[in-house]
Amino acid sequence: MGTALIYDEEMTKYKLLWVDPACKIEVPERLSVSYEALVRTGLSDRCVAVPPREASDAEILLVHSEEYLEGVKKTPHMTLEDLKEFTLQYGDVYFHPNIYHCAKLAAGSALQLVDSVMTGTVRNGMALVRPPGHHSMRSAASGFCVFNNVAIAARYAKQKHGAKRVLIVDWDIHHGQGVQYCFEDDPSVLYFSWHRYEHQKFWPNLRESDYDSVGKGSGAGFNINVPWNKVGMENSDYLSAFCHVLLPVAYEFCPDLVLVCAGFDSAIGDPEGEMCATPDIFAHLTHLLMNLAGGKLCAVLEGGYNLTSLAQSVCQTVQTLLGDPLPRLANLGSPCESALESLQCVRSVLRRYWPILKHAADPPTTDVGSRRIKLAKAEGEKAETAEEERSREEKVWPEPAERLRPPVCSASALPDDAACPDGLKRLTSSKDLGPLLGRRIKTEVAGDADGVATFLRLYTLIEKMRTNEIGNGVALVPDVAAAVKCVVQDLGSDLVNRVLVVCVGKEELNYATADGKMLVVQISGEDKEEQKGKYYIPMCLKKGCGDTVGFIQAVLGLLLPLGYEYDPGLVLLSRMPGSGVGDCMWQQLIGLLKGFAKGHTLVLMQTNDEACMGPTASVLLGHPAPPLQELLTPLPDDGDALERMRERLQADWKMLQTAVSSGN
Ligand SMILES: NCCCNCCCCCC(=O)CS
Ligand SMILES: [Zn+2]
Repeated sequence: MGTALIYDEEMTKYKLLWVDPACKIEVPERLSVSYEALVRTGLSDRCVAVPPREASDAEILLVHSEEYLEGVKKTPHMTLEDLKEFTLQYGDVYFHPNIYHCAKLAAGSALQLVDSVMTGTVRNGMALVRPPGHHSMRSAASGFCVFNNVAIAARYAKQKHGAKRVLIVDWDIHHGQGVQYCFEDDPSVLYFSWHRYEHQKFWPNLRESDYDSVGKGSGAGFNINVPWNKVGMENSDYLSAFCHVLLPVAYEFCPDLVLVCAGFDSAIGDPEGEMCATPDIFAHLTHLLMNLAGGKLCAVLEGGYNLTSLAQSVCQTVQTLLGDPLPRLANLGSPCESALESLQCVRSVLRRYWPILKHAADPPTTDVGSRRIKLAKAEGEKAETAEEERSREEKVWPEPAERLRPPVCSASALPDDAACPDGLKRLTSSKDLGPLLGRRIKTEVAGDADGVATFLRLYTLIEKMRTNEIGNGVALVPDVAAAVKCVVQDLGSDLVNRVLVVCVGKEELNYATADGKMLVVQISGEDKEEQKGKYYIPMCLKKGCGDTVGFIQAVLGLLLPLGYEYDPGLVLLSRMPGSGVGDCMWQQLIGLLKGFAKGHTLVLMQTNDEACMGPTASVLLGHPAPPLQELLTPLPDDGDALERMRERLQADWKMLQTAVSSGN
């Protein structure tokens, strides 16, 4: 199934007709440069072009009031003076004779996207629209927004397609207060937003944009605000918010549909956000959402005002929706203290609503609330003078790396008598091995003939991943532990400079991994009280790997952050016999691990584990992992162990932090 792209140049046909410093950044070129970048990179040709349509009155009235709609309906016939007059009743927005038409197309585009995804015509998609929507409220335009495109889409998905639970992720740098107001008492729509806040000093300067607005009534717990109280947030801060706040809750919420308020003013270079996250971060943010809701994801453009980072970020997002390998995130920093304070605050208010967060730390002792500037004093950020604007240094960042699809997406190395799942390219040792191998066989490792054959197959797979001839692969071997040992001790480390080894199930993995060439993470039911140093991390689930909730907690809260910080060149995932991990959880694990090492994942399974070959191959080939249903069962107490583990490890691994360092 493909990726929909919705765009129409009609939505570029309105602009600011008078002087208003607050609105001058919202220009038609935002849309045209984004689309042109998709055309130039060949990405638009790989998408399914879906035409926009005008949202009907009834659809707009799913969110907005009749009087508001009636008012907006009059704007096409207004004189310039009337338009100015009409605009004055709202804040930081402008009207134009053609904006009503474009606003209907923007909302209608979001609905077309929802139809295409919910009917299964496409797997996912993106709508390039303007005017944006997430600030507009039931009876008011705001922040360049006229109709709330994504809020209308969420209501429409429930009403027309019977969606039970809709997740809205708003990665725009502004708080989508319009979305929050729309769903704050609605437990069927989970709204997550991060936003520049600076203790209420940043627009829209709302008290209710802070972390303690968690929703109301039956909606309590279903509204998540992550305020950024400083500018300059980086990739590590964004990933920490996903791993330690959004994803655990999203997996427990188990949505039928994911809508993204895809604003890119959260990218580096944007005059509004003033953040430092690079465009390739959106490849990962998109990827991390793509295993939810069976992959049903609709991204709708919101903000984004630096035409260079906007276009790059849009391309990164669409390329991930298309299933291309993800870029490695170079030198990820550690989350800053301010971000950690925000994460700690929001986790502490959410833990009472979401068991998966129940072991989250108490709020920081420093009373964050006291720093919220009383609204009377905060007249919003002062208007920037022209020279101040020029003096704000021009941000530069590297062009995002190419993300080439390897000629072979997925390969298999199997014993001759094992069946090869459709779509996998079968490697056989004989014809695929280079002369290089002759010198490399270390028979004492490979042992008997069977071992040698296994060795040869694995080496071939890894070699072809290294040269990007192959994306990922799966090998069935007679003895998984021996195979892991052989790869790790003899292949992985000198072929690839960092190998992330993930072992599911119990097994003695007795390698010295002190040199950092390898990071071994083992998830099992075995309690390994001693911890073998920074590069061997045993995660013990008291109820074993069959406990999906504990497993997903460990994956999201430990494995993902570790993986991002380690940034491996290869991921080796082994499924020990008798691990007990459920198929859905196993598929989710593969889906998530594909985000590392440009997708070079090598899965090792025991020959008699053939039954798991199908589900494994499906995810390796790019199909979304089926949603986890089991999360609705009550939680065991592994969360405690996980928190203790995190406490112990975060000195070495900064991405595991979820709170300000205790010293503060
Ligand atoms: N009263 C002075 C405020 C000036 N800044 C307002 C900017 C609104 C931005 C809205 C936006 O980017 C939508 S994504
Ligand atoms: Zn914005």
